[in-house]
Amino acid sequence: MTAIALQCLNVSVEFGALRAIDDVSYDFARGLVYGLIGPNGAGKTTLLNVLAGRLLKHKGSVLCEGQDMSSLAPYQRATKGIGRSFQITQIYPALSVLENLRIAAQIKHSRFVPFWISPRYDSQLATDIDAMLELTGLTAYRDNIAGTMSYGLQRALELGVTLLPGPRILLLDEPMAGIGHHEIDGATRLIQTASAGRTVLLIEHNMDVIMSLSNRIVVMSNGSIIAQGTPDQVKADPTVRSVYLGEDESS
Ligand SMILES: Nc1ncnc2c1ncn2[C@@H]1O[C@H](COP(=O)(O)OP(=O)(O)OP(=O)(O)O)[C@@H](O)[C@H]1O
Repeated sequence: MTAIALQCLNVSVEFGALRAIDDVSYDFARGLVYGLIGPNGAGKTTLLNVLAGRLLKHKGSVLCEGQDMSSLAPYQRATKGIGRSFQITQIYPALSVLENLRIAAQIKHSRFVPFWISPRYDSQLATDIDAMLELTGLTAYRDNIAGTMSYGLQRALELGVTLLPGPRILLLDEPMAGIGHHEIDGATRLIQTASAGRTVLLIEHNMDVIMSLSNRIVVMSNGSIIAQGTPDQVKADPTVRSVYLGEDESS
């Protein structure tokens, strides 16, 4: 197995006259957490969309564990081990926590055994769901209707839904967006737990959170990667300070 989990090779994206991604090449090593930062409009979500297969009209290539997957749709990339969560929560709000997780668990297993046939399958499903309820801290909320819960719990559920198919690579787009201050520590711990043994690309505007969770920081501006390194290296980089972190220095 290659040590590189995900690779962008000369990726460019244009929206009309706007070049949202400008010839980006980058290797994401297996098992590391990458924090993607940069000013609004830098191209972070667009890059995640390219990697997840939601934006197929791009130049250059995307490789997953050495295989070119540039033309694969999101569901095909999911079968290659790529999981994606969104800025805006993508759960079924009218269904219970359990029902949301059950749907995700069925996606994991349905390729192998029709779910209405095998009792063993059903018990495997239940085991997976129970483990995910435990991991996400949602056991006590299993019968709650998802859309009635706090935003922090909904984000935890969304992460559970993303994790249930067993992705080796996680693309997380602002997993803290909209959650209350009191829920940030819990959400940070959950992402840390979910990241173990996985390659993670994380977009997050909370600098303390992203610096504490990431092994590497990749800084984007105007569609390009302008710096990368460990959190300490990036914090000390003068270009980054003037382009991005400088905005926070006064605060
Ligand atoms: N579907 C689209 N059509 C046209 N322009 C788009 C589209 N998606 C993104 N853009 C533009 O591409 C640029 C990069 O957007 P992107 O959302 O990737 O930035 P970002 O770094 O994720 O920003 P933010 O931190 O605000 O989410 C922006 O100028 C944005 O307006």
